[in-house]
Amino acid sequence: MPAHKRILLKLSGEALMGDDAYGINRATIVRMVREILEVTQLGVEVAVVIGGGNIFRGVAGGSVGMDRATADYMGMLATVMNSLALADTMRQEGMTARVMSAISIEQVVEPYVRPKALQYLEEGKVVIFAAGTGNPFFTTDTAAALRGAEIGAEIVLKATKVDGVYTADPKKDPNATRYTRISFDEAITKNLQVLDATAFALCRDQKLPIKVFSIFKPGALKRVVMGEDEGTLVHV
Ligand SMILES: Nc1ncnc2c1ncn2[C@@H]1O[C@H](COP(=O)(O)OP(=O)(O)OP(=O)(O)O)[C@@H](O)[C@H]1O
Ligand SMILES: O=c1ccn([C@@H]2O[C@H](COP(=O)(O)O)[C@@H](O)[C@H]2O)c(=O)[nH]1
Repeated sequence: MPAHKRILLKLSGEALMGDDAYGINRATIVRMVREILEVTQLGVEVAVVIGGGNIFRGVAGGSVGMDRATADYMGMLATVMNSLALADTMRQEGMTARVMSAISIEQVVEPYVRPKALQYLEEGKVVIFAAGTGNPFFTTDTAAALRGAEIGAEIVLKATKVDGVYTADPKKDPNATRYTRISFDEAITKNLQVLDATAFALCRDQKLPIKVFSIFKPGALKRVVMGEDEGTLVHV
């Protein structure tokens, strides 16, 4: 029996590159979709937020002198591209997915309308929330927390490049150790950067737990959904 009936899965945009330098690696996106398919076959309702780091991040544009809000809108559009690619790969793998955008681009994808999203989930469709929160100066982690709370997800699953929350960034500090569990208060106080602080605070306020785990580890998503020991649980 799965441990959760409805989940909000945050997929790393950057991980979509696979071994490529940029963009969407075909084998990687297919692998991710097949892992999601396995979970839907367990009867779990799945909503997805995908990042845009494989294409564009606002902070990168800002660092070379772009107007930050403009750069952030470019980042949000990058997440729309990833969402479309994800939905199309799902279609090829026999799944039904709907992309809903937080910014209005109705010729491309339908707008985010909460009751409609809930209806799709109840119908067993995968809902992909594109364009983050629709606002600059935020990230897709915060979008995942926001949409997760809105749709009544039982947990936010952050599938990322590391296998959990560490005492420090494990990519920079080889002595960092992984937590099995950590409270929101401790994660925020210690300024652990695996998620942005806004996302941590929103989930804490909404009592919405987060599980951080590796997007690269085969079977990890299913293990998390089955409530097995995997990654790090961030709890109230
Ligand atoms: N204390 C920490 N524990 C674990 N990871 C950390 C920590 N501090 C920083 N990180 C870094 O945070 C990164 C994950 O966050 P980030 O949101 O940047 O990536 P992402 O999931 O790939 O997102 P995106 O979808 O934006 O590409 C990890 O790759 C890791 O290097
Ligand atoms: O609510 C949001 C979400 C995202 N952005 C911009 O998009 C990029 C890509 O998202 P990541 O979470 O970094 O993958 C982000 O860097 C922002 O520039 C946004 O403005 N608002």
